[in-house]
Parts: sequence; structure tokens; C-alpha cells
Amino acid sequence: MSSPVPSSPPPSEKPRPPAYASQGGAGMLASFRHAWNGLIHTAVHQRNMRVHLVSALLVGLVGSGIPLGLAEKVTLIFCVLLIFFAEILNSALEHLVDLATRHFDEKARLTKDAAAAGVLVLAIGTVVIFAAILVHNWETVASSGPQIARQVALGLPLALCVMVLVLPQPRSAWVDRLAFLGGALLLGVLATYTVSSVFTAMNGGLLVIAGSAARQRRLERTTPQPAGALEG
Ligand SMILES: Nc1ncnc2c1ncn2[C@@H]1O[C@H](COP(=O)(O)OP(=O)(O)OP(=O)(O)O)[C@@H](O)[C@H]1O
Repeated sequence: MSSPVPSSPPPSEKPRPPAYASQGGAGMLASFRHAWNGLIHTAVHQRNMRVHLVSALLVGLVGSGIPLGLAEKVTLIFCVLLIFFAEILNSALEHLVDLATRHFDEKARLTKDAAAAGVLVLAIGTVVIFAAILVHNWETVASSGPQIARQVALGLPLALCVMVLVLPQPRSAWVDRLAFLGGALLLGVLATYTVSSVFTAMNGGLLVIAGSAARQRRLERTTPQPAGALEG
């Protein structure tokens, strides 16, 4: 009589890793915090997201300096939001692919390339739409010399402040504080002349994102981070 051969347990009985414990609680506020963390992580670790942030600010400066129609404003803001959405999704897919494999894999390459292509298509489309809106409003643009000069004089230093905040190079906390306060001051002055409070509010939001990204980058340098958190 043969002794029973020990067999491996069916898949349902295999020991499973401990269940993932929710980090940071549940509820609306926690959901918002998780989403905000995702946005800031993308701004800190994705070079293209930093480019989108500064480009969006320049779009906001044009929109708050030159009077545009409602449809044109909505189109520009929607384009900016779509690019941000695509870049954040691209970043999520990159993380997911890296979680699945750290080796060269043709499917991994195709997934990452397709996600990046989605961002590229939107970015090219936005540049074309932006140019078309400016050409369509050329008479207004041509007669807005003083407004354009003011937007350039105050807006370029503001863009510089945002650029400093999102730069990955290590620097003193004072540089970030000065850049944020300088940016807020310039935005405040620009707000008094704005022709579109929506674009001014958008630029305010972009400054807050840049400031939060600078703060998060400093935190990541000074406090130990969970494995994988610092990867792009
Ligand atoms: N596991 C992999 N197997 C095969 N190719 C890969 C793999 N990981 C990345 N690649 C290739 O390298 C490219 C860059 O991937 P990476 O993960 O470095 O993203 P990234 O530098 O953040 O990309 P981007 O900033 O351009 O969105 C991908 O688009 C893909 O072509």
C-alpha cells in the first residue's frame, strides 16, 4: 500500500501576504489628501510635469492679460487640465509597469511608450489650439501693447519663481521661501490688472502646486522614504 503523496495546497489555501492596511485613514478628506499627494509626487519626480507647470503658467499669463471669449478661455483651461491629467496617468502607468517588471520587456516598453504618446498628442494639440486662438484674436493682441508689456514685466519673474520652486537641484529652504513669496507678490500685483479671474486663480493654483512640490522635495531629502517612493 503506497503512502499518500503530500500535495501542495490549492491556490485558495496558499498563504497570502498580509492585507494592505489603509494609510492615512478613509473618508473624503483622506481621499483628497491621497489625490493631492499623487499630484505633488508627479510634480516632484516627473520632468515633463515640471515643464507642463511652467507652460500652463505662461498660458495663464496670456489668458489673464488679453481679453478672450468664453469659449476660448474654456478651451485653453480644458487643454491645460487634460495635459495634467494625461501626465499624471502616464506617471501612474509607469509605476504600474515598474511594479510588474524591472527587466526589459516588450509589453512594458509598448505600455510606457503608448502612455507617453498620449501626453505628446495632447501637448501638440494644445500648442496648435493656443496658436490658433492668438491668430484669431490678432487684432486684440496687436492693440494690447501696454497690457502685454506689463504681463511680460511681471509674468516672466513669476514664471522664474515657479521654475526655481520645481527645479530638482538641492538648495537652501530660504531660496524656496523667497521664490514662493516673490511669486505670490507678483501674482497679487498681476491680479489687480487681470481681465480674467479664472486664469489668475489657475496661476495661483500652479504656484501653490510648485511651492508644495518644493516642500515635498526637501522633505524627501531629509526624511527616510518608503522603498520605491523616490523613483520617477
Ligand atoms: N521594463 C521596460 N522594458 C522595456 N522598455 C522599457 C522598460 N521601462 C522603460 N522602457 C522604455 O524606456 C522609456 C522610458 O521609460 P522610463 O521608465 O525611464 O520613463 P521616463 O523616463 O519617466 O519616461 P518619460 O519621462 O519619457 O515619460 C519607455 O518609454 C520605454 O520605451
